[in-house]
Amino acid sequence: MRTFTAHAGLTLPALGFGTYRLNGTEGVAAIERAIDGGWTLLDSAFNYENEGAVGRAVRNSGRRDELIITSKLPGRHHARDEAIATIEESLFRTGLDVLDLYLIHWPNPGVDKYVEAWGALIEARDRGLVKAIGVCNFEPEHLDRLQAETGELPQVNQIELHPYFPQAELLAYGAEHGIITEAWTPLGRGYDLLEHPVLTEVAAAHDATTAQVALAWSIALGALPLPKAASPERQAENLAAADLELTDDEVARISALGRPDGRTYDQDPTRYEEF
Ligand SMILES: NC(=O)C1=CN([C@@H]2O[C@H](COP(=O)(O)OP(=O)(O)OC[C@H]3O[C@@H](n4cnc5c(N)ncnc54)[C@H](OP(=O)(O)O)[C@@H]3O)[C@@H](O)[C@H]2O)C=CC1
Ligand SMILES: O=C(O)C(=O)[C@@H](O)[C@H](O)C(=O)CO
Repeated sequence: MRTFTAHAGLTLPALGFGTYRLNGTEGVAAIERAIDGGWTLLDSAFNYENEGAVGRAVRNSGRRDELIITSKLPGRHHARDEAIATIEESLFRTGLDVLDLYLIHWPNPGVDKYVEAWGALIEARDRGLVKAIGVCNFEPEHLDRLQAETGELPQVNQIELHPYFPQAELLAYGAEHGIITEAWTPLGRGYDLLEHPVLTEVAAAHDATTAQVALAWSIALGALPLPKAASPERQAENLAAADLELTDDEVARISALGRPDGRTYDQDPTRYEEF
């Protein structure tokens, strides 16, 4: 399987498993199925209220060492002391000794504490609470500030990215600076994207599904997709997208579906804030 490597050596598989809305006992079962099916990169967040479910599934799997567990710092805890306590709480909730990747969930530029939060993540990494650190939803201006004020760039930037919103500028920034771009909502949350005629045509040409085409397109662009799926059938279907190779022309036709207002919801991180 293709891998992505960041500037400080973090290496991730071609795609990862989204866990938003996989909660409770059913969530544990779905995440265990994903691990059994071969997913190794799991994406969670303090705000998903499922770090406990993720941790339970990881411990049940008996395969902790093969897995890369991600969580995220919420916007309400960007102040240094709160950020450190929140990361420690993520560890308590998962029941794990260390998290593999920890991200700032949203920059919340109106609050203007994301540089302080980044300093806390650096400290947590240096203390061994987490192995690697990154951000989500950061625009070039936010990343430039981290570099200027702390001298360190994230290894990962997790952003909304799918055929309706291809994020060419941020992908180029990531490639130039050795930041792995992860794609959230890579299936457009399962809405109309998966019925678009271009995806349907490309899928037919490869005897694949439109979900697989959307994921293979993301990987071809250099963005690591994080699809969420509850059933083992869809989990297996999505993982198999790692083996699907699209032609340059197919990639270009899918990228052409992008539009400035292509975000699934109104969540432009320069204005939208989440706590
Ligand atoms: N950092 C951030 O700010 C954000 C991060 N994320 C992360 O990204 C992950 C993925 O994003 P998410 O918003 O969940 O949306 P996705 O684009 O992954 O879509 C998930 C939806 O697609 C359906 N689906 C999954 N596989 C298939 C398939 N093969 N065919 C048809 N439908 C399918 C799922 O249904 P079902 O589950 O019923 O199978 C679900 O309804 C999240 O789980 C989270 O980890 C998401 C949003 C923001
Ligand atoms: O899923 C996430 O990581 C989020 O940040 C969510 O808030 C997501 O953006 C959403 O579903 C908002 O309605």
